[in-house]
Amino acid sequence: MERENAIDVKDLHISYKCLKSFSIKRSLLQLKKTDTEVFEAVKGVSFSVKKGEILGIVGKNGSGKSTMLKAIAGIFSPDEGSIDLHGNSVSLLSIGVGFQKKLTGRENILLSGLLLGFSEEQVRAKMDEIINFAGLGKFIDMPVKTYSSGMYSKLAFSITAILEADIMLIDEVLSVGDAKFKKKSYNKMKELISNEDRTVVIVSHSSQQLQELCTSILWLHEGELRMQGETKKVLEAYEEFMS
Ligand SMILES: Nc1ncnc2c1ncn2[C@@H]1O[C@H](COP(=O)(O)OP(=O)(O)OP(=O)(O)O)[C@@H](O)[C@H]1O
Repeated sequence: MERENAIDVKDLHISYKCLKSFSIKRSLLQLKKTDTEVFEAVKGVSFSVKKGEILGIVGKNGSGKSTMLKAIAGIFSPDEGSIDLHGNSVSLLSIGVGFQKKLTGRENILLSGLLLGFSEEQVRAKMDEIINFAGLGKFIDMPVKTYSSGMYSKLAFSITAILEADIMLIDEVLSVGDAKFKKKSYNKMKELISNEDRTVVIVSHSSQQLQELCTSILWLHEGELRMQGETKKVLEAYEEFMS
């Protein structure tokens, strides 16, 4: 039986509005609305992901991968087009998104869980498991601003991995952390992925990891969809293009 779609993206356009670069003096004296320019980072991308699929997204730096992931997570709203998650819960696992720096790790677990759509009771029930997996020791009760980037991503990974949303979006996070945590998180990822009802989208620059984990690959090039299809085929075409 054909599996249903978990994600439908249709004709997605996302732009950033940036200030034109002027001298600081001129910017302060003459800042007008006309001094902004629009940069289109995602230009009319359409694709679907079936429930249980593990989709990898590749593309050179600045091709719009993270922007698209943030739109699927609901952090950005599209300028044009639509994203339909068919009622599935979604979590974005990415370095540097979402934590309140002044709050402790423990407080951020609760906050992130609520933002992901879980109830306070559900998050509290999983709190010890998340703290254990993150393995941050006494730092769990320190403000997140005192964390190293590796500690930060350990906490981020643990929250999304243990709370288990229907759709997991993973942005490069597997490449950080110390060797021990990297191995642990990779194994946890494999375990999560093996649940055939969970849909996963992974952005990574590691073809080896994508080859091992993904059922299909989407290649973004300068904001446009260049190719989508079978993992080996798309990765080979992408690697050839990049070499
Ligand atoms: N906050 C922002 N303001 C303006 N432009 C931005 C902003 N964030 C990203 N961009 C631009 O949008 C484009 C796409 O960026 P994005 O981070 O989505 O690319 P990426 O494919 O994830 O890149 P990388 O592989 O380097 O992480 C880039 O040209 C980038 O300069």
